[in-house]
Amino acid sequence: MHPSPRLPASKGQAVECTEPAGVPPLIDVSARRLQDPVARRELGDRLGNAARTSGFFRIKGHGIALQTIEAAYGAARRFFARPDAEKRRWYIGHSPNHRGYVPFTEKGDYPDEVHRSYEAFDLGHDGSRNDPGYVPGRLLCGPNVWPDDAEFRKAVSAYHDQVAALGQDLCQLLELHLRVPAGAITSRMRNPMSQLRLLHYVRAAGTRDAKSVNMGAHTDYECLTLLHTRNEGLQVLTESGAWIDVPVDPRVLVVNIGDMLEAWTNGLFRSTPHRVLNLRPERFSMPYFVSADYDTEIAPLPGLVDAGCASRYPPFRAGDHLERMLRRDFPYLRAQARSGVNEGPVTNPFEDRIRAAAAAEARPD
Ligand SMILES: O=C(O)CCC(=O)C(=O)O
Ligand SMILES: [Fe+2]
Repeated sequence: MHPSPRLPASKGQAVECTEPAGVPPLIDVSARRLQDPVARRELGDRLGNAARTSGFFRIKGHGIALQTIEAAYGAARRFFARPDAEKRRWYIGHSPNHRGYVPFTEKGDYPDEVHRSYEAFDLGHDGSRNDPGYVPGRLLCGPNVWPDDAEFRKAVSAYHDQVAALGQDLCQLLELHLRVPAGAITSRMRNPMSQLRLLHYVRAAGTRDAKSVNMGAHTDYECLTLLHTRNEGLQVLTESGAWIDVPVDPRVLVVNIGDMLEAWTNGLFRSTPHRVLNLRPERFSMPYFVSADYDTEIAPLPGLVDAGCASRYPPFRAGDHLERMLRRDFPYLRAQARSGVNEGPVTNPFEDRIRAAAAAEARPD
């Protein structure tokens, strides 16, 4: 951990429940709606301290109505229940900007996905080709793809818009904690590549081990992820290298730090590995990934490198990191890339912790 004198200590801050070690702390964020700057900074410090240790926390009092969340799940359930051939009318590979249906067969390159079996629907800010910042051919900017179900669009947009606003607010609170100027991070989120995923996991037929991995261990590539899940199965890798179950509560959103924010904070915040097990036959979740703008040069913020901490991360462009990682995750993008340069297997430098934990697990005692 950094010896950073200008930041509040990361120990001894209130977490509002006592749970087994390693379980991401539960933090009430209702004060985010207050104007009082002291209350907002205190809340920012609570979130920031969790971001610095676990890299994961859970929030309650976030203000998104359960009804809005349930309506989005209802839309997802209806869509995923349609026949495969119908769903493929909105196949993500048909979209120029990576929006739409991700079938079970769109399998990423993960060594631990023993029984991988999930489908998804990916969307984001429903941009127009006339938006400032829209560049044809760039992934994740531009309009969404919508199924022929008006209720789907209504329910999913309503949830998207609220979780996107909440994500911005949490990033502002983290700016307060970091003691960086307001907007140091959030002013670089004007045309973001942020995405909402509707996820539907189905335990593959013939899966004998219900603790096998469905979604493989990974970090998230963006700044912050706000996840709602209805079902158990999510696990996080603790600082000591143990996999811990994240409890499920419908009133709670699970939040984690992603690669961009780890680098931006010079490693002060932790992009924490996580994975999903096949604990139940069927599982739904909805992660929202808060990203920086495509052209953002992510380099450690000046305030976080001058306090006795050298810069630990070479600068990178947000869009390059995200597009590179999506090529690992999506065969249709790999196929497109093959017609150009072949870059070989894609690894993520932020996932070294996963490789270290796997190596420790494999070592005889
Ligand atoms: O489904 C979940 O609980 C987690 C999903 C996830 O980690 C992801 O999509 O990046
Ligand atoms: Fe994730």
